[in-house]
Amino acid sequence: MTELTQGTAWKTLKAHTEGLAHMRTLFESDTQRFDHMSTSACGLFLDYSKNRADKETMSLLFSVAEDAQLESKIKAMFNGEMINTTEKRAVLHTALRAKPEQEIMLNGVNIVQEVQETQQQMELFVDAVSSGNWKGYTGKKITDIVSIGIGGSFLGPKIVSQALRPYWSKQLNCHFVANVDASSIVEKLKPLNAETTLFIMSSKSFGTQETLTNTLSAKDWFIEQGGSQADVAKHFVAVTSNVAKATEFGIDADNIFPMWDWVGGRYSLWSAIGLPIALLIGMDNFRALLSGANEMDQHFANTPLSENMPVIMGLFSLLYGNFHDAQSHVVLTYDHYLRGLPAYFQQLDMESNGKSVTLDGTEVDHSTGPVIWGGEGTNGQHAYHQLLHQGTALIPADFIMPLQSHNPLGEHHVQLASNCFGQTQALMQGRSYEEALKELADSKLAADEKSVIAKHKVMQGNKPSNTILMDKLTPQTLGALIALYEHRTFVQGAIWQINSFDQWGVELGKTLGNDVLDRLSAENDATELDCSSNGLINMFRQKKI
Ligand SMILES: O=P(O)(O)OC[C@H]1O[C@H](O)[C@H](O)[C@@H](O)[C@@H]1O
Repeated sequence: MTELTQGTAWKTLKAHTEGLAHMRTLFESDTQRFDHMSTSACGLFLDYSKNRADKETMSLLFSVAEDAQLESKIKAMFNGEMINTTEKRAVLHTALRAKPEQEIMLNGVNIVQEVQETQQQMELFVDAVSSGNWKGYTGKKITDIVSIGIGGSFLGPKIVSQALRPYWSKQLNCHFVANVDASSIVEKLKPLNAETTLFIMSSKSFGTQETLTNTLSAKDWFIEQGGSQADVAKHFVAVTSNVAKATEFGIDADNIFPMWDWVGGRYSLWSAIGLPIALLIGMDNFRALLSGANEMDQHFANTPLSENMPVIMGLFSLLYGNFHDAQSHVVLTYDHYLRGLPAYFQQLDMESNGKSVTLDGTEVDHSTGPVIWGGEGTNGQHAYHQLLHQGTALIPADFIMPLQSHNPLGEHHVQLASNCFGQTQALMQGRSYEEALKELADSKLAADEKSVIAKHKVMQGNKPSNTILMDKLTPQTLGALIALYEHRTFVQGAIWQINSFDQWGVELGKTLGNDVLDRLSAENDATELDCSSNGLINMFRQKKI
């Protein structure tokens, strides 16, 4: 048994949740519930009234957080304590968006100064490329960026660039390559001209197989297209914490942007890993993104738990996972530009909180991170929302929508909003048997048929959702939104006492992948592994071209 599940607040919360009324009743008994259960911070508005909670639930949730010493854990992260205990690292992605005048000391060095220096290096580079002063090997301006990286060195830059499409400069286009499947890079390179293409190789470790292989293929393509070895320096830059390895690989030392081991891959878009974003939206907008995240950091670090947005959201996720057996959480973005955000939050949360032992190695006796998934509204309403409304699993939802569209066109935005709000309402209130029967009153069906159809139309309701609104999707509000989810992930990990900042499961995949790679190219058939793995390897060996 872990201490957490033995605590008084935890036990009381368990008993309390079992007796809580349906949300419909909670709304009927408190007509001001929306005012009581909503909050604003950093340009974001959170309506959390459509959750299975009353005042008592909230107070018990906050007690669970207090029992777990959440506030001191938040301080420990911001102060650079070594909270990633298994890798013996501080966790300081918050330093990447600190104000220049802030001072954060790590091992005797003010890391904010190093961050600022790298931002200046990024700025010079962004200016050179976007002004056309950075020339390709035939003297032409750069028109296309190909960003090569995977995991945190891919998804953040890609999703943020996609989200901030309205802010892109006209001069540049950007393409992302992650998968080692050759079809990805081959298709991306097909329409490009080597003379005007710049490659950014992003790898914190500079040791990730996919990224190294894709970069080598990009370099071969560049040479095949007419570039020379000497021209590589004009077309390849790298972002990495392993400068020595990058130089050894052939990247010009002047073209290497540093990052640090105190930034986890999935938290790295704020570093030079965000270079593709900065190139597309310009350095001022990139700094606005950082500033939005910094605002959320200040809110998270300095606001009492009961008004703290990431804390509230983290506690609800914990409530459903640990007390209502919810095994997944859906993120529904009612904004086309934010369509990639569910995948980004999926990486952030599942890689962070997909853990089953506490910091001291004790096996947890409760569920940890849920499956995070989702997509853009209204598309999902015509597909998987059916399961949200009438399936047997409880799936808490986050609805995210800007109040103003970047493309105000006719009735589109008002229709989008009506669908978003309508869904949260339907999930909350559901439809009773009596209501369904009443709806069928005028139909020509026989009474017994009406009764059967009514049963199919019943929706239990009481399905929880948060709604996050912002005036408009801007670099600033997007920065705050992503930082909100980063801290929401932290809150849960801190309460569960797990390490949200390592990823040993992913590491194992890499090691075994390399072992299989050796066997695929060995002289003899594989015989030493389990019969399934041997069989698959040998089938591939026979068919490969
Ligand atoms: O940036 P790299 O060192 O190439 O790592 C890329 C990715 O590798 C692994 O899959 C890690 O689990 C990710 O967190 C990381 O972002």
